[in-house]
Amino acid sequence: MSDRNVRVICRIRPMNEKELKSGGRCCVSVAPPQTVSVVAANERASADDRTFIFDRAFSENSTQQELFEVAAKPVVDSVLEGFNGTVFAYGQTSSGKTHTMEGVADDTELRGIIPRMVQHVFDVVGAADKHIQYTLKVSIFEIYMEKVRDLLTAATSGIPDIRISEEGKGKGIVLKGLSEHAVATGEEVWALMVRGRENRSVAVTNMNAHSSRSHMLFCLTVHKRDIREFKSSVGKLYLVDLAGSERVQKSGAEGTTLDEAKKINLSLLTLGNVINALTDASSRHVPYRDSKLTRVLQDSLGGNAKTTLIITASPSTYNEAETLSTLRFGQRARAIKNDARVNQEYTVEELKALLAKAEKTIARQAREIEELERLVKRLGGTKRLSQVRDAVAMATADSDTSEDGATKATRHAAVAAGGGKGTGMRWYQRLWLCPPFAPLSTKRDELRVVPVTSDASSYTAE
Ligand SMILES: Nc1ncnc2c1ncn2[C@@H]1O[C@H](COP(=O)(O)OP(=O)(O)OP(=O)(O)O)[C@@H](O)[C@H]1O
Repeated sequence: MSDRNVRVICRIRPMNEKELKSGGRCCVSVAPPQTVSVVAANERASADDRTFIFDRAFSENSTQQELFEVAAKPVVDSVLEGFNGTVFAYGQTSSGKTHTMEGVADDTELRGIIPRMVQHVFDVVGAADKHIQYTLKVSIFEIYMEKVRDLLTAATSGIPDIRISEEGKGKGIVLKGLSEHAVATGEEVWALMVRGRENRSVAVTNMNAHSSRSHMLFCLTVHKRDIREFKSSVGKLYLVDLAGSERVQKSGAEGTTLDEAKKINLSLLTLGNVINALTDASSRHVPYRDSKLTRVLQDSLGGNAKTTLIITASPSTYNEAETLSTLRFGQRARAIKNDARVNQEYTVEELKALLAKAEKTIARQAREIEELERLVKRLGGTKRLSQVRDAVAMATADSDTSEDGATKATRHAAVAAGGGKGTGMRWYQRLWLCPPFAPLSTKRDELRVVPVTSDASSYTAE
């Protein structure tokens, strides 16, 4: 699977009490590392459309740490290097999305992806070289009843709906008015998580005593500055716990909960339509704008981001239809292609410093070129020396400043004069040792080549 594709990871949870009580039996089998099959209820059903291949498949015995290592850590590492990244969990209500994303905060074994990610980020930041500086900011918001609500502002009621806009072509989606909170420790992030969760919309349904009625999005922005190289990048990580898809009748939803369920199902339906459009070559329009959820996730689906989708499902016959629908959704999403790139950015100071550095390099190279041209003039005329002139031109044209100009000119000259790739020569020194330089005898004209090493980087100007 290409690095450009959305990675899809499937996690099947253990049977719960309700499923056991209802007489449901296990109908899902996981064949690690990649295959999940749903055993057909009757023999006439084809096994083909019930077998699914994902980037990884985890059974009910999987641990939170395994999930983090495979599903989230590679994405988090990319964000620390300046990429955008998204990890999101999708599945029917009570299938284990919140368990996977958040888990049990104060239990080291049961902690989910978000607390592990926080720990990992601060481990990396703490171990970084002195010339690398990180600034981390956190935002937490939910999409509830097609409204984007900041979960970290003091009062969540009465605050204006956050506006979603696009900052020009290719610049990504921006949430206008969303609060950002600078964080320096894992504890600070955790305190924000607790605050965000307290403000999230949840309700009791037949299927789950703490069912999430909104899509919750945790956003970590990482500014990385390399003060030695004058390089900066900004990576954005979205961790998304989607509200569960559910059949209204089965969940017993009514009143507000019914309205919520309709809106949840609408946005998940749009998510499915977006995925279908992105994976259907004949489709010309991707309906990102049909829901707030798909609009916010626009960069993560078919855009500039590295994305992992975790699909969670029940193993019970009681939820067989929902499980099949989730697995099909995941299968389809696996074909989405993204185009992730590092988001480089420069401050005015960094641009000024880069300019000063470039001007210095240009001045030094101009001096070196003058010197080499003087040398060529003094040697002038022979066939070999015209090759030396070409070499000077090559060195001048080469804009790579990573190698010292004189070394590079010398190396090109050495190659032109017959040293060839993989041969070092102390030609500079030998020329100066042969005064006067012109006229050189035929023998002397053939600059002598002294093999040093096959490593081109060890050519020296002496
Ligand atoms: N892999 C798992 N191992 C053990 N327990 C799990 C697992 N997945 C889910 N559970 C348990 O199942 C219950 C429901 O899970 P969870 O709340 O994560 O579902 P959900 O998909 O987030 O539901 P909703 O969409 O309604 O919010 C929880 O009590 C959770 O601890």
